[in-house]
Amino acid sequence: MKIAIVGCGNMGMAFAKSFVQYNLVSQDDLLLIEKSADRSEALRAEKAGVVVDTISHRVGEADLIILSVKPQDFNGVHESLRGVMQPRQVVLSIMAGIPIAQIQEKLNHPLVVRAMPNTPAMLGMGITGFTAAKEVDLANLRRVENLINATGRSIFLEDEAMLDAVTALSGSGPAYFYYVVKAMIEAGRQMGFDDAVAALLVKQTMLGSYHLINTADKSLDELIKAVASKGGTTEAALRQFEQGALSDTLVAGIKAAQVRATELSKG
Ligand SMILES: NC(=O)C1=CN([C@@H]2O[C@H](COP(=O)(O)OP(=O)(O)OC[C@H]3O[C@@H](n4cnc5c(N)ncnc54)[C@H](OP(=O)(O)O)[C@@H]3O)[C@@H](O)[C@H]2O)C=CC1
Ligand SMILES: O=C(O)[C@@H]1CCC=N1
Repeated sequence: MKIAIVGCGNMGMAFAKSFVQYNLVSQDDLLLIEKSADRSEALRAEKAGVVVDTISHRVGEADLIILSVKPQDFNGVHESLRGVMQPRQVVLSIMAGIPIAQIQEKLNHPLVVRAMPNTPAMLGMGITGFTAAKEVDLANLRRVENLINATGRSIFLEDEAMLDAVTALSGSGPAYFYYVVKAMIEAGRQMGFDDAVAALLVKQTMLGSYHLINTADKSLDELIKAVASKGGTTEAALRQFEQGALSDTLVAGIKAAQVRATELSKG
């Protein structure tokens, strides 16, 4: 299989490295098209594939073309792609917000799969929601799914509209997690710990708590209750969170991300 990746920033590079790591493609068969000189240099140092800076006829040799430029940059690539694409090629877009129909129209090409991964893909621990145009047959869909699974787990969604919700929940999700971790470390700092000690306390707490979600056979409310002793410290914190409507704010923020994903389709 030959693969071309258009835009090798955070996500394009994560995909490239995962494919090579799992021997799903050889480095010679992986064409990495990256505009940024710094990024290109990093990609060459990683020996992740053949690095070039512009879209050329070589893209036409790929079986799969992955679109991993920012949604706003799609307008800058679709015309060059149109000129070199072959009818048999499958396109996998991971661009937030841009619907399959729009990609099909701009590329004049029916075979489009749309996916939304997240950055833990860099460790093979991502989660990707994906869906496909009806023109993509099962064999091609399976091939794409196998590649996505090199970056972690995946879930196929019949309804493309739900991809904007995936974007808001798990696509952007790592940033919400880091935001909470960062606030907890800041609290530790304000209470007198140095950064390293505060980070150790918080990171190990998050790691252990995550594993309890999966192993403790308790609901999230039960897990909270098991920590929050009556009249104790946790209750004092949770009361403050409720007063600040923290839970509602998080839900509202995630919904704002979904709205933004929909806006991105409008350019
Ligand atoms: N980051 C994330 O957590 C996730 C991102 N996504 C989606 O993945 C896509 C990429 O995101 P991300 O990797 O973070 O973005 P990055 O900005 O890190 O990577 C995109 C890269 O594409 C390059 N580029 C822009 N135009 C061209 C072009 N014409 N030819 C070749 N390269 C080009 C950019 O260069 P330059 O910087 O010079 O413009 C940049 O290096 C986005 O559409 C995003 O919605 C999906 C899931 C998660
Ligand atoms: O913030 C963004 O637009 C992209 C999509 C999901 C994560 N990062």
